[in-house]
Parts: sequence; C-alpha cells; structure tokens
Amino acid sequence: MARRMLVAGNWKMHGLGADLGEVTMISMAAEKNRRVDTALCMPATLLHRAAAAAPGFDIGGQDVHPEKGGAHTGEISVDMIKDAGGALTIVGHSERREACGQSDGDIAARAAAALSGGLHVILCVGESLDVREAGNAVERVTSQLKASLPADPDPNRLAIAYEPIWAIGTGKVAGPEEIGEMHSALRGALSESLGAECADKVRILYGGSVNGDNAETIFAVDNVDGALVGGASLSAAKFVPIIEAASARSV
Ligand SMILES: O=C[C@H](O)COP(=O)(O)O
Repeated sequence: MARRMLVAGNWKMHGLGADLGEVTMISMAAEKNRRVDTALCMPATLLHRAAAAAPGFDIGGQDVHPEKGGAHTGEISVDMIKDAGGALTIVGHSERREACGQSDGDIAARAAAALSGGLHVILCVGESLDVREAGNAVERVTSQLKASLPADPDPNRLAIAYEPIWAIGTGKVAGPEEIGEMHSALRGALSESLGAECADKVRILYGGSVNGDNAETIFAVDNVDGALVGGASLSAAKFVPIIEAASARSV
C-alpha cells in the first residue's frame, strides 16, 4: 500500500530561542510540501515556542516517561508534551538507550504510554558496528523491534526508525542494499507481531547521516517511508531539501 512519507527532524541537545527562525522557515517549506508529513522533535525547553512558531507541521519530544507524573527527575510525561503543543515523541533512540540504560521493555512501556495518551510515536531500533560486522544486524534489529513494540499499537500513529548506530552523526550512510534488506526484514517482523494488514500501515523511516544529497537515493529504496534526521534538521537550508526529496517521491 502507499504510505505517506514522514520526514522528522531530531534536534537532540541543540537549539536556543534564537534558533526558532529556522523552525519558522522549515514550517513554511512544510506547508508548501503537504504531500508529506513533517515533524521536528525539539529539546523540552523549546517545545512550546516551536509549536507556536510552526503551524505547518508537528512538534514533538525526544523521549517520554511511561508514568503520568511523579519523582522522575529529568523526565517528561505524555501530558507535558501535549500541554506544550507537541503531537509526537521519539522513543528508543540509541542515545537514550545507552545514556539511560533503557531496555527494550522500557521502550515498549514508553511507546504504549505515548500512544494511549494520543501522541504519535517514532520508535527507534538499530545495530552497533560490531553487530553489523559480525553479520548479525538483521537478526539483532528485528529482535530488538519485536521486544520494543507496544501491544496492539495504532499503526497510523506508530513509525519505526531504523538507525544503524554507526551511521548516526558520522557521515557514513548505510547503502541502499543494506537499507532495503533491513527495512524488508522489519516489515516482516511487524507482520509477524501485528499481522500483515496492521504492519502494512506502519511507516519505516531510515536515520543516520541523511542529507539533501543522499535523500533521493534513500527514499527510492523499497519500504523506506521517510527519514529521521539529526544534524541536517537544524537548519532550513539543510532540512528543506530532504523534505522536497520526499515530496518528489510522493507525486
Ligand atoms: O535522530 C536522528 C539520528 O540519530 C540521525 O542523526 P544524524 O542525521 O545526525 O546522523
């Protein structure tokens, strides 16, 4: 089936109020490219202001806690993201898995809370270089996905992001064959876990050094339904060409 492309940016620990002009410019470009869905996942300090500055697309968080509230220093809840104008959140990013020791079960709980609270979710999976070089990438990442999936997710509000850890922020991009093999395997894993009809609706994004020069090639790969973009999402000059490449695929 034809799935709408989604191009999501992740600002990670970047961005001050002075950078909101970039969000406004990205919003204007998103409004001109309505064939694709566009989103920016912001640091918590900018969620509210970015949502106000970006009527053209969705603003989201970079992680979410499974509980509604409580003594969880440094965390953010579903209601806090929504209250700030957010519509989605990332869960399971490799930088959060590593920094916070999050298990696959933790990720599933975070995704479940976000979906039941009405947010869209981008659930990240990906292998280290060691695993890739040992030839175990597909097995590891499909297992990671199955163990990180929430029960009975709404497939229209769930996207998976395949992010090989060795490609994040390194300038090394997985080749089209590697991406195609992994995305096909992830579609299969979704089908085994959720059933074919549900799996067919879930978007699978690629993330890892995506930029305006390589986006067209990546988006041409089967089962690639968009991108999760880090560094190149920080400026309109670098992010808008990726949105336009997705839009060109969606004609
Ligand atoms: O969340 C985004 C990914 O970690 C990719 O980051 P990158 O585009 O800077 O490689």
